[in-house]
Amino acid sequence: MLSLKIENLAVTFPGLAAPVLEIDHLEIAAGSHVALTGGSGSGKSTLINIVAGLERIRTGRVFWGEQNLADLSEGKRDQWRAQNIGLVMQDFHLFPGLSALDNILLPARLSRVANAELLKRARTLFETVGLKRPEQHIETMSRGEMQRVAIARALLRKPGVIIADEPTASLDLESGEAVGDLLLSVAADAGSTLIVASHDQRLVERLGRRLSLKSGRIIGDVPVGEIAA
Ligand SMILES: Nc1ncnc2c1ncn2[C@@H]1O[C@H](COP(=O)(O)OP(=O)(O)OP(=O)(O)O)[C@@H](O)[C@H]1O
Repeated sequence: MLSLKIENLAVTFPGLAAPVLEIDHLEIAAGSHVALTGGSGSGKSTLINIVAGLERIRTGRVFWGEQNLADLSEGKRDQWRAQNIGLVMQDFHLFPGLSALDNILLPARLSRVANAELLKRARTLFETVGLKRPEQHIETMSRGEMQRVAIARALLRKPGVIIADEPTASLDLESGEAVGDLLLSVAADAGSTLIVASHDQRLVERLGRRLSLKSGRIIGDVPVGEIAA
């Protein structure tokens, strides 16, 4: 479980006049559940890439606990992410040629922490996300099935932080609800800080706090219970 603190963050890309993301100050308490909402192009994925340490921070500071991500080299950031963050990206980042189960286990194997207990947990998560054929090659799976594999992989090591970008986007109503259940129950069980970018209103309403982005700026920050219907 880790808290997030962002100070004076500005993200710019070459050729653009204004930053695509500008956050002067943001804090997210350890163990809290936060929805990130906003229209297409508002900066949700950019913010996720920054807080997950996938994008280098050039202006500003981003702390997870005591760790300022800007202080880490790319290699150290990769190590730090593998240890602390369960990440579900929009395009999943799964590995063709491997089975679904091997995809779930791959990051743990690369970090040399895979053991019999994790293998058992991988199989259980595989079933919990509603999948049936662990040996199926990933490239033969449907988009919705791949999304569930990516979610199982992110939750395998009960990470201190879970970050998901549109985790229900490829799923039908029932599977989307099951994925929401799973994200919330693993987060509660492991005490993980949960950040979910989503257009899925039902999922957003299940999280404790809603941050709204527009043109790269936070324009709303409210506990979900206080949002007028
Ligand atoms: N590498 C890049 N170079 C230039 N512009 C970029 C780059 N990456 C993102 N942008 C721009 O930054 C803005 C924010 O993009 P981002 O992907 O964060 O939005 P989003 O809120 O996640 O959108 P969506 O809901 O459509 O996924 C967009 O205007 C996008 O075009």
